[in-house]
Amino acid sequence: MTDARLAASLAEEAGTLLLRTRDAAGEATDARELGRRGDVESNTLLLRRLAEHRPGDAVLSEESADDPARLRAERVWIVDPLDGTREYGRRRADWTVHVALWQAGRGITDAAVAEPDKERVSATDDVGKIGVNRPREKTRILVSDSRPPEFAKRVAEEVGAELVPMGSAGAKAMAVVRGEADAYLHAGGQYEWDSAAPVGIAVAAGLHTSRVDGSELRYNQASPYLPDVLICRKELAGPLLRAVARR
Ligand SMILES: Nc1ncnc2c1ncn2[C@@H]1O[C@H](COP(=O)(O)O)[C@@H](OP(=O)(O)O)[C@H]1O
Ligand SMILES: [Mg+2]
Repeated sequence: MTDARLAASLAEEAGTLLLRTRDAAGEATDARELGRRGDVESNTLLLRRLAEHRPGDAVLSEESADDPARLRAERVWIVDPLDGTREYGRRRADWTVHVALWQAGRGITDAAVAEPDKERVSATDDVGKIGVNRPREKTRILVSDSRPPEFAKRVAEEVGAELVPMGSAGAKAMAVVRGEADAYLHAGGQYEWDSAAPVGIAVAAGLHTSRVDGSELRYNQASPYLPDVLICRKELAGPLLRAVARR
């Protein structure tokens, strides 16, 4: 199995497990407890499968202790077992599973994002290129539902866009990949696992991806803190980065 197919199959399997976990929990389980359960169960599954299928590779996961051996590894799987934990706990549909492979000297080479409530899995090897300008009255910029960047409103005004809040970095990025929105803008805090798989797929789809200062997103760094990201249609990158720089 190729690395991209493995990523897709693991993201899908973890997503199915998360749907079952939510069903089994029932309505009596509160949002925080359900989110905690989902994080743990999905992480356990992904680690077990990666150990089975790619025993020689390192793993960086939101839900596991960080092993510094990954800094010397050639291949590192960067996984977020449940992105949008808060939304999953609240029984919303905007949560995802992220599985990405980083390779030394190459960056994110293969990735998948599952959106289980939408029965969708997107991967680097099956994503269509975004080439057409979809007619839309107003440019649509997706931002965090709970922690939108403080400058988002001014940036949107400056480029004549509307802000649309949504949970989960993966859900927002895949909405841009599908052309349902034009940009995903985040700042103020995030980690490598939140953006690695979404960015891998966005690149495969021909979208712009960068930090909000325009610099390159770098993965498998000593500190996995990677606080901001911009994913957007290529022609919007210049105007958006300039608008952010003025804030
Ligand atoms: N200011 C911040 N600091 C740390 N993590 C943040 C953050 N803002 C967003 N994130 C993380 O980015 C992911 C997407 O966030 P959002 O839904 O707000 O867009 C979430 O991941 P998890 O759900 O995996 O924790 C969330 O925790
Ligand atoms: Mg996350």
